[in-house]
Amino acid sequence: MKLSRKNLLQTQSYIDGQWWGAEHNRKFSVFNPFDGSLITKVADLGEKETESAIEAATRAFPAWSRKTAGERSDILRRWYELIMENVDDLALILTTEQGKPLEEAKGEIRYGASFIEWFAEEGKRAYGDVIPGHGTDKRITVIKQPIGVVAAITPWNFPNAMITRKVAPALAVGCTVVIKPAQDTPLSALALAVLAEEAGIPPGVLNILTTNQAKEVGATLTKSKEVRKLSFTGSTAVGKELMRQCSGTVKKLSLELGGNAPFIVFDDADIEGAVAGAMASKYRNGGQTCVCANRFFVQAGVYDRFVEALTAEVKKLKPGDGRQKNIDIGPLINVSGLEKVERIVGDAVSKGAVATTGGNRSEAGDLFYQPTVLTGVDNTMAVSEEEIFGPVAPIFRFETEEEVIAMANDTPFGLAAYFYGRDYALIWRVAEALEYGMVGINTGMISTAVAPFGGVKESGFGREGSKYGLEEYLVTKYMCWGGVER
Ligand SMILES: NC(=O)c1ccc[n+]([C@@H]2O[C@H](COP(=O)([O-])OP(=O)(O)OC[C@H]3O[C@@H](n4cnc5c(N)ncnc54)[C@H](O)[C@@H]3O)[C@@H](O)[C@H]2O)c1
Ligand SMILES: O=C[C@H](O)CS(=O)(=O)O
Repeated sequence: MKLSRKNLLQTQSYIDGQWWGAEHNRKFSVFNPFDGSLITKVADLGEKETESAIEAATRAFPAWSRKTAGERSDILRRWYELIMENVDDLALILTTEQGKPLEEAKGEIRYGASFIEWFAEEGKRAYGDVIPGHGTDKRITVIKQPIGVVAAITPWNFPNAMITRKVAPALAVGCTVVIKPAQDTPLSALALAVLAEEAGIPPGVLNILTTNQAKEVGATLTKSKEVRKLSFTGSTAVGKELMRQCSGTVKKLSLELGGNAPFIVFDDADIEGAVAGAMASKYRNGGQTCVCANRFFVQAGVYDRFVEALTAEVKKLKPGDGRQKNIDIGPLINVSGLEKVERIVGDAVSKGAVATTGGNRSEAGDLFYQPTVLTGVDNTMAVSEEEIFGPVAPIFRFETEEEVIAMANDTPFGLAAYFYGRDYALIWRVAEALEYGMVGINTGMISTAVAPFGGVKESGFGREGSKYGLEEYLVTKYMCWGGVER
């Protein structure tokens, strides 16, 4: 890997301001999903090292939380600047371990940095209240305080931004953090730690545990009394398990879980705009995003036109090595991801669906699936229920507004939804009727640090980004002042 700054590629965990190897020098391999080549081996930490990381975060909390919001802001701002100065190296590390095209990786680095920029400022606005007393001798004041030691567990699909989206608000309000990144993509997390240390984030404030023992390390984090908050981003199944584990110590939780986003196109929609939005939403990161369109619903009057136009654009997508120029789509992250996509498409085709393009593994590499468009799909197929997490667009036909709202909401998930239409009354009715945490109206790209990202139902709870994201790392305390009267 040709980096301008070679020290950004680390292979040991970062605990208490030190680079830690694992007991018995245990390591696990990190591979490039494009060609299966070994990138490097990384420290494989376990329960003992996790306890050391929690102890370090606990020790660091008093001094870090005693700093003013302005002092923490200055350090976070410097971290933001260092990340922006090293976008190219950070993106190359990310693409090499995750597979997405370099331009997408650069976009993720900038997006991830924007959370640090945003919360460096927002941390200064953790306001409280003064409430008129309930008696002539009483006064009430409300303050916000950092909750304490935070554990964060993050996924492989956005190995930079899913970390900064949690760490930025946590550190801004004075919390300290222990992070367990995904075993497929630990290198991006470690590179962030290099720059955090350079920015002046003190030892113990930010700790990164690399491990191939997710269950064991997770269990150590969830059972710890010192860890007061768990912020998890990942699958709904794992989120439910972690929620169960955290009940033992009644931790505060944020769960950013799976999705099954509807993408609705009404007869009066701008079809060209809808196709552009569909391409951006569906095929970003090869379809491996929690908010990508998972089910397309197109009204009968424009169904054939939309299918033809989308198919034409999908056929232009060029799969390959994300490190090369002019590559539009990378590999799936691993064999299980590929086999899941293959199973879901096979189920649909076996029940009568037809691929207008794609529908098979790609010759671009062992983990590649062809960008695919499916028609003739219905709600008996897995494509209507499962998060595909791959470059596959099933397109359902509908007749009425009532029918499509019912279909769109017929899922346990509730993360993101999208629709294209022009009638302002319809837009209000549909936006209010969709049971999702986020709704894209005439756009397929909604993610930003200034808005509260998160879901409802089994897509989780809690919000990341915006002023709402700060609350996840704060506790509210009120003080009742008596004896005010002479
Ligand atoms: N809502 C969001 O913001 C968001 C963002 C990205 C991904 N996701 C979801 O994440 C999923 C894909 O990511 P993934 O495959 O990494 O998810 P995953 O749930 O398999 O893993 C997520 C993280 O949890 C860890 N983990 C797995 N099992 C664990 C256990 N028993 N105890 C403790 N930790 C455990 C993994 O090592 C990883 O770090 C998709 O469902 C996607 O929708 C959601
Ligand atoms: O996978 C879901 C992430 O949240 C991606 S993004 O926030 O939409 O970029």
